[in-house]
Amino acid sequence: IFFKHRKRCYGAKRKLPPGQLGLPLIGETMEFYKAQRSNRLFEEFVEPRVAKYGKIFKTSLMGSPTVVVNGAEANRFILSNEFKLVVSSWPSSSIQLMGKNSIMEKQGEQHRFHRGLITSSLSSTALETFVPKICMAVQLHLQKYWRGKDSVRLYRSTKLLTFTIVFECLLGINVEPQMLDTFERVLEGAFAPPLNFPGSKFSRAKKARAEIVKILEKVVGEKRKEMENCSMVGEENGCMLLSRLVGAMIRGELSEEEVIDNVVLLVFAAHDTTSFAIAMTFKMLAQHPDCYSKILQEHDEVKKTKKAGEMLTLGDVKKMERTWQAARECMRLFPPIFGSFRKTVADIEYEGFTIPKGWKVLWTAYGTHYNEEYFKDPLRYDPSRFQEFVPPYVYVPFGGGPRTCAGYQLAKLNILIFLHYVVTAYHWSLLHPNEPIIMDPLPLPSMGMPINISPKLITTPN
Ligand code: HEM
Repeated sequence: IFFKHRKRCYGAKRKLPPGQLGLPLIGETMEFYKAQRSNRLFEEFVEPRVAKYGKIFKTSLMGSPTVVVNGAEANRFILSNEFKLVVSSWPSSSIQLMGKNSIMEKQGEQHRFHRGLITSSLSSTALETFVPKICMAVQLHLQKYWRGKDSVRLYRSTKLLTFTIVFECLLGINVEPQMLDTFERVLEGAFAPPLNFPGSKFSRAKKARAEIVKILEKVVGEKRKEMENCSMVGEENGCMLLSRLVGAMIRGELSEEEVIDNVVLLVFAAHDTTSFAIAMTFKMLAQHPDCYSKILQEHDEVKKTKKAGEMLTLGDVKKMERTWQAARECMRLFPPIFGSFRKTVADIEYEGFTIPKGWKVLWTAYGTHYNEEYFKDPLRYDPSRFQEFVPPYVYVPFGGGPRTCAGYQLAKLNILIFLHYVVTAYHWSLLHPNEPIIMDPLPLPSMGMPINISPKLITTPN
């Protein structure tokens, strides 16, 4: 194995990027995991290697020789060449648990088709209709889980809320009790070694996935019957995403497995990421009172224009520019997804180096977000930097190229609307201002971010 590995890595006459491949199979996986688990991937893994080898370096992770690239040009080169030079490459456990039939595993034409279905439910007309639905979901959530309480766990609370929003507002599926817990059990195994023995994280996650599939088979079956009985097939415009997916299934354009796997993938893609972004925005606002008071002013102005009980509109949300800058700055400093892996489908020549066919490539948001070249004083929280134009592929919490986040606009609405209702209705403060952020497997506040809350005296509730 050792000689085969050496031959694969050094055999041909080509200039590989500098760096260490480490031991066969293990490579530098331990160092990578250790840094990732303590949420110090940049400081402990990427940065020291960039200092030693430069912006492009090789390593070996989880049994695959890997090239880590940093910088806007590298992001553009890798992300925009999806399907031509690289394809997205997720760990085997993630694929088995999220489902091998979702958009995540589709290439070329098939990817375009799946993406078209998903984004048609997120068009600008669809967004108009989402706003009141999200407002309603947020208000119900606050009434049910915040009213009468002195403290809440903000991150836990937003997880449940974003989970409900993606199911009920985007897909049009009612959330049943326990569903969030079952989804959480699946996520726990998504980056664990794919070892399927009793008691392993992966086997627990597989069981949880089987439960979810069972629930979704029933939901899809019922939707199919309803659509066939009402001759709704082909008439899905204006409908929620589940109807579009099931419509495509009835026409034979998608299989039932593809419908279910896309639902599972969307729920995962949407809720942990958005809730982490919301939680970190609150944390930063607590630490930057000047910034918070400007944001409060923005929301009070929006609120003043509304009658009691009147919902926000897309136009109102568009006025929340400062709040969006504050949230973007949080996602620069604390990207909910630090980056992702690609796999080369051909030998690639880049910056005088060869990245051989079959190697992995890892792009990270840190590679630009924490770089002085793109963001002055990069570790300082300064939302005003987003008043200036940011060139493409510099700010990449939502990725880039053909696989740019399909739910970016929904995430934006979710973050801004939730902030609006909380800051206009509650005084709040962090209970543990120095609460550590851990990775499990995505970043999260270790205690669920408890906050003290007290209702504001409301004269004109909206
Ligand atoms: C703050 C919240 C979010 C962040 C930071 C985020 C981040 C990302 C990133 C970085 C990618 C690209 C991954 C890659 O290149 O391999 C991505 C893809 C994706 N995201 Fe999001 N996301 C968020 C919210 C959402 C929401 C709310 C949805 C669903 C409605 C969603 C659906 C998707 C989908 C379907 C893809 C795959 C796109 C494709 O393969 O073409 N995301 N997201």
